[in-house]
Amino acid sequence: MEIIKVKDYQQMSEKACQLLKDKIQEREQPVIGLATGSTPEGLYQCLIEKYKRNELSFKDVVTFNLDEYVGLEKDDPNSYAYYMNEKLFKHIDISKEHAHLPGGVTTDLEIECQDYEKLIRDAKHVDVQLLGLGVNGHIGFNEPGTAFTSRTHVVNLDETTRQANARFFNSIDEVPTKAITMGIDTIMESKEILLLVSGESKSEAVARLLQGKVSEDFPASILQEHNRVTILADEAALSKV
Ligand SMILES: O=P(O)(O)OC[C@H]1O[C@](O)(CO)[C@@H](O)[C@@H]1O
Repeated sequence: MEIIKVKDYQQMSEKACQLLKDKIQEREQPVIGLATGSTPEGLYQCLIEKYKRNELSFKDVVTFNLDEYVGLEKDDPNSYAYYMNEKLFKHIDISKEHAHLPGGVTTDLEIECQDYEKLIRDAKHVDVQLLGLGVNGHIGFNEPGTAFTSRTHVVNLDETTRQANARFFNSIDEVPTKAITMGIDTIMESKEILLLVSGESKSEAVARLLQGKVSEDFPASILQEHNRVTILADEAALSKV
């Protein structure tokens, strides 16, 4: 694993933006895995600015998001589809057909999971997968205890995850109890992984990711076994390493 230490959130976002821009421009049809949450917001803002300055085009980029809440329509302001549209897609030249998220509202979630896997396979897998880190070690919505062999599946969200994400909703009761997420094995198939971490609240999780044993009790620990992972973290996040 390569660890890049930066000063703060701003620097993390700018560095991630530069790295991702280079990866996009190296390839003819880049396949990029995207994440939601607070962590990548600064990165998305920077990518938009690069697009507006004509330094970067997303015309040939294909994206796959990690996850989506079950039960939220695409136009629900708390859905990840809405988040992606507001924070990135509507500001850049990506084609709608190229920007994929699992569908959280569908008659058959199992089929949705299988279809999502097929889409990723047909795209010849993700070139660079962006990841955030949950305080409990989740990646995507793969909570502690998720099998390392898991593919895209439906999960029951941990109470800690629902509480951490309640800040985006009017009340905790509105936070969905289920989500659909790429599995750990699906994530591990990405050719490269870029994990972003910022802030003191993630410091325990980063220390465990880097120094703990590889265990399904802490999903992110599996990244120790991927041969191309970059961890881009700020000083606060690395304060316990
Ligand atoms: O970036 P945040 O908001 O700290 O979230 C960390 C992780 O938790 C999630 O938001 C899921 O709860 C992921 O999408 C994200 O990578």
